[in-house]
Amino acid sequence: MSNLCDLRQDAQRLAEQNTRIKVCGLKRPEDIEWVNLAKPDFCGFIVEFPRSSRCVSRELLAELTAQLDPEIIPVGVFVNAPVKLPAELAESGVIRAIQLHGQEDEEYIRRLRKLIGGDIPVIQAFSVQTAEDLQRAAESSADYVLLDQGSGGTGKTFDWSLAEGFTRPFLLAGGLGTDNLAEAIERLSPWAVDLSSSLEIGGLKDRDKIIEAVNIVRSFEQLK
Ligand SMILES: O=C(O)c1ccccc1NCC(=O)[C@H](O)[C@H](O)COP(=O)(O)O
Repeated sequence: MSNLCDLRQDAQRLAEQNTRIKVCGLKRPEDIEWVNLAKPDFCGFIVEFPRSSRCVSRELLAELTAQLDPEIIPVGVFVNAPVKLPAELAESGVIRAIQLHGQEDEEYIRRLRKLIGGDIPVIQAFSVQTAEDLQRAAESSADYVLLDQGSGGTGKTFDWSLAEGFTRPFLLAGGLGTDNLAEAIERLSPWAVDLSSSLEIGGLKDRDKIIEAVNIVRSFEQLK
């Protein structure tokens, strides 16, 4: 018969298994209002990368994250930015995790870690086209790796069979939406799922789509 200690361990194990959800590419005050309602685990902001339609300046980022529910972790997404940009934003508490979504290498991560210390998780994104991409992801010194289809925010899936059996905790991104979230979680058991494009209408985040996606992930947890 289970004692209290066993039950606590079971509860903790289940909590640890729950898939997290990140909603990425927020840029407007109403986006923040809606994620505060939906309560994903993480929110992503594309910082100082003007080639993205979801780009926010560091000033806007600070304004938006100041309004974010403190239970939601703000993640700064950077593409080959000077290392001091993510470091300063983390140091000032504007972001609480750093996602590297360009061609940042191990030397970049080493320099970043020297500036931020050990408390800020670093997520490194990989565009998955071949088994070699998975091998590079497996070897990354980042805290987490993010497996994506392309250069970020493409709205397209990659060949998931490549990630079957991938052993380290990873965020799954690329073309995830309300239609394929459950299948993705069942098939690949990602540490977290990451969505952006499918939660937009006409290039802008949609309240109901955000809420629906978070609810799917949460209700999926209850079914397990
Ligand atoms: O969204 C962008 O425009 C973007 C540009 C450059 C680097 C990263 C970018 N987005 C990152 C994300 O939104 C997510 O990590 C992920 O790529 C979302 O993919 P999808 O759901 O397919 O839009």
